[in-house]
Amino acid sequence: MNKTAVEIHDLVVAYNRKPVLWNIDAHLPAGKIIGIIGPNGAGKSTLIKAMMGLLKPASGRILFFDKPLDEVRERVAYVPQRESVDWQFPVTVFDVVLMGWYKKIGLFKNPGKSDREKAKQALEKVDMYQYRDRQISQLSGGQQQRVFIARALIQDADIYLMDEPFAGVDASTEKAILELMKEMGEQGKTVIVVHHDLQTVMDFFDWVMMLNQRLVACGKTQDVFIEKNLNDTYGGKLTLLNEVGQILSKNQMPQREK
Ligand SMILES: Nc1ncnc2c1ncn2[C@@H]1O[C@H](COP(=O)(O)OP(=O)(O)OP(=O)(O)O)[C@@H](O)[C@H]1O
Repeated sequence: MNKTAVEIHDLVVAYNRKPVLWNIDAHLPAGKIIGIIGPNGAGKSTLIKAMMGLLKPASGRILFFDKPLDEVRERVAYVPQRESVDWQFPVTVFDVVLMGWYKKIGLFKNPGKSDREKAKQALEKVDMYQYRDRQISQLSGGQQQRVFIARALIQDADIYLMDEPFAGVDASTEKAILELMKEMGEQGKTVIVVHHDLQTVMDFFDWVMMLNQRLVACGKTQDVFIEKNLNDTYGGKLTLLNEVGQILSKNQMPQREK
């Protein structure tokens, strides 16, 4: 199966008329775990927000399974950056997850027993069911991240957009999120993840989109995650140049077929 999950055509996104993303053209395949990487300010979050319809592009269009977002909204779920969420909002863990379900069934339907069961299962998947009655403000950063992932999981979407799910989480949460992502990929879901840690790119992602206001490269990780593209993406700003040598020598190791 080589279906395209997301097509981005000639996308330009601007804040106050100043473009931060220029002429982005990319095709993202279905059923893959896809990383979006690039330096601070590259426009990664802006791209995700434009994909989710939270920002209106200056020009261009984005299609999900050949259709605009409005026609396929329930097939697309979003996990925002943790810092962008008001964690002081007085709501329990269980209700945060259930809210993800209201998005799917409609806000004005009362959740029934089976809806609650779904919320329970989603929380169990991220190992957070025991915290169901806790206020979200009383969770650690990694726990908050898990709850937000459960909130997206309950939507049973086909495409998941995640903005830095690994930021500030401990090793066990990182492992849990990664396993979940791989499981989602195996189920044919497309998982698109804004990511910062270059060291883990090759282990985490089948496909990678390298961005610095313009698209530098987009393709299978073993094909595009190469020195030239890393230099073009991070330029002189790459304080990680030493790391790049190590990363690339790892990349020359035999890769499993993806
Ligand atoms: N609401 C906004 N108003 C004006 N400019 C913005 C706004 N949000 C982001 N920007 C600018 O747009 C550019 C891209 O920001 P964006 O947050 O998309 O980058 P990013 O690649 O996600 O960065 P980071 O890795 O630091 O999270 C930056 O120069 C940023 O300052």
